[in-house]
Amino acid sequence: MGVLPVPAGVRAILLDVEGTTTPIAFVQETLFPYIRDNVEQYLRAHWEEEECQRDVGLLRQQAQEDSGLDGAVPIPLESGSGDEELERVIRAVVDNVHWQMALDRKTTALKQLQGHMWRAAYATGLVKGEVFEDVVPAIRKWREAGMKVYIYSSGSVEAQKLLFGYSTEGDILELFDGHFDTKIGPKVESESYRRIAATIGCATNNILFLTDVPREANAAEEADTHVAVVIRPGNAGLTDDEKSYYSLISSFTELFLPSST
Ligand SMILES: CSCCC(=O)C(=O)COP(=O)(O)O
Ligand SMILES: [Mg+2]
Repeated sequence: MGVLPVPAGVRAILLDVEGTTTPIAFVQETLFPYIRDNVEQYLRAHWEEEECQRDVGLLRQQAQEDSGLDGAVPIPLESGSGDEELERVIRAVVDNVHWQMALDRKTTALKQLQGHMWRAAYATGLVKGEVFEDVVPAIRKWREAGMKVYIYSSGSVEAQKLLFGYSTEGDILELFDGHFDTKIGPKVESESYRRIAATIGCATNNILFLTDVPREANAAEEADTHVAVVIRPGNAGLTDDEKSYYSLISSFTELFLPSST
């Protein structure tokens, strides 16, 4: 087991979810299939609700922005009433969601809808949020040492709170000082990390970001945030250059907090 000293000056640890706190397999083989299989039925059941209409509005806006992309699926406005018209629009939303998910897109529109859909899956006990076994004990130690701990995921804040609120370890939301999603900006843009630091009230170099994705690590580093890349079972492999460039950990227990930080 390796040891990675937390750099001096770090006051907050910012955690990615998929591939960092949580197995990619849980997201890809449980959470995402639930959306693919249930989106049509969900839209029919909730169509008249304000929240569902907001979600569809966001997806429609995103579809307009995506109109130049290969295979993009437009979402028409409902023109008039009648079952056939409703059917046409719902079909387009379903196809759009399936298209975005096939590309594993991280748009705020898709992520908002997913977060709302997972509510029922977690609340009924059909799904429990998976976290690697080292996650909870390590975060408890960091917090005891005075470290703040935040989540930054492409999954919506609501989806994050469901995952950790209904987790295999019970409700562990108390472990986090706050949550960020793509509303603060994409994880592959350095400006997002500057905004997070400003929101938390610290400098970017007071933050250590843990992620499985080198492009995200690169963006954070560009903003002068400390980073470590997390290697977990099922994560995408790293190139030799990435392996030698980044600090790597395979368990949160490998982070060592010198008393001077
Ligand atoms: C936390 S909700 C489920 C995960 C998800 O939808 C997702 O896109 C994960 O992205 P991450 O930024 O956590 O790798
Ligand atoms: Mg990730």
